[in-house]
Amino acid sequence: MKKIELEAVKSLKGEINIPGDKSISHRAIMLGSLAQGESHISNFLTGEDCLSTIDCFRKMGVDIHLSDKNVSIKGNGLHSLKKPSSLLYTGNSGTTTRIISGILSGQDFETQLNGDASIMKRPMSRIIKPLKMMNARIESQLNNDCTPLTIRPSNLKSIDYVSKIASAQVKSCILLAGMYAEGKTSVTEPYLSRNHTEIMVNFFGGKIETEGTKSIITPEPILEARDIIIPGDISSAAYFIAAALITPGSEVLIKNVGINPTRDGILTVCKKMGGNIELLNVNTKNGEKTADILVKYSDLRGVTIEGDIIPLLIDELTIIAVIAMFAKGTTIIKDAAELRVKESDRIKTITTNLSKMGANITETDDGMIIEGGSKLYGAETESFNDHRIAMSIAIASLNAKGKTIINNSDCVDISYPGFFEDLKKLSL
Ligand SMILES: O=C(O)C1=C[C@@H](OP(=O)(O)O)[C@@H](O)[C@H](O)C1
Ligand SMILES: C=C(OP(=O)(O)O)C(=O)O
Repeated sequence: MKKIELEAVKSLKGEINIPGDKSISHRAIMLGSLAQGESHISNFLTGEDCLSTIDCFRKMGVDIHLSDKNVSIKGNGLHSLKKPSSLLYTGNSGTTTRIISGILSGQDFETQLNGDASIMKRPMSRIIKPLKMMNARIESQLNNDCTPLTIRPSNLKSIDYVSKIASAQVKSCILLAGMYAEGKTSVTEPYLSRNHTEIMVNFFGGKIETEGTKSIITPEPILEARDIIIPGDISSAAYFIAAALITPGSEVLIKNVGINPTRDGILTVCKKMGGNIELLNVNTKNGEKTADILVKYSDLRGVTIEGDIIPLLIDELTIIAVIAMFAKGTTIIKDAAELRVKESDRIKTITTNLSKMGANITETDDGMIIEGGSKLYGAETESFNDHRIAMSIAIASLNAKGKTIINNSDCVDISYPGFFEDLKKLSL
């Protein structure tokens, strides 16, 4: 377990290409494995979570070749997966664990699934319940609604599921199980969550229709191999957007970032706070919108963040808390109780760390209240093995007096290998 020591910087300047989108990288491996023929993926995210997804599909007999950030996958169709000879290990990845469970529910072999200590605490009832409604034989081995899971063969039936939470992992799990069910399966969410599964299934030749917050999949799609270019991950770009906004004299161009409207809540909030953000070279690649993002240091003001925007920035809320410390006035984050069941209890872990650095931040049941304008000091902080916490603290340290230590900082490799090196390259 490594630790890193960081000091304040004068400003951030320059251009950066950030790694590929985590959500899209996972889905490209999953759908490429179930398609007919050889798919090619470029700018694949080689973070540990996406490598866990590759590992699971290799164990089910799929020929996947990874070289630098390029992946080729030889898929053999929807019914081509083979029984793995050992347990499928999903590491730290909630996305892998939940979405793959839907696919596994439709297979004619039994699988066992588990992840690391953090995964073993994350709630799986949200997928177990709807999958059982589809007739899946999925069990939590310790009867605690967590992993390890056992999934046995069964004949799936379609359902129209109304989900209490807006979660793309839950939605994708059910829709992909729906590929193996008789009849159309639908999922309706309270608010729209990220729609990468819908976009990519359609791109591979399958059919998911969307009506408001309802997505409907047609079963037994014939998926055909495709070439996929993965855009940069807006959740990773968020750290550099924040760094440039809060550090005087900064100007950073972040190239080729995915700006899918179900992921761009961070841009909406930063603009509402008064952030100077411009989108350049807006484009679309394999159904996903992209742009270069130009960010300049800005005078910011506090805002309230709540309701239907929360799923559009769920992974960015810890870095938004950091931005809020540099805004005039109060920022209130509500309706974000989901943060408590991520890699760590992110409401607690970000509040604990930023408080140590001198922030005026208060934990609430479903969010945080942050008073901007406190003077920040370097402190010894903990990542709690949560990549987003480590990266958020790193950005806070750029404007704190003295040295900040982040213990267990190597967890950034989950979603952003090379994060600290990239940060150094932009720092003056
Ligand atoms: O589907 C996905 O790729 C993801 C969905 C979100 O989780 P939930 O579905 O639990 O909200 C997000 O937090 C996670 O990082 C990735
Ligand atoms: C919550 C996250 O990922 P996952 O749920 O896939 O572990 C994340 O990357 O912030």
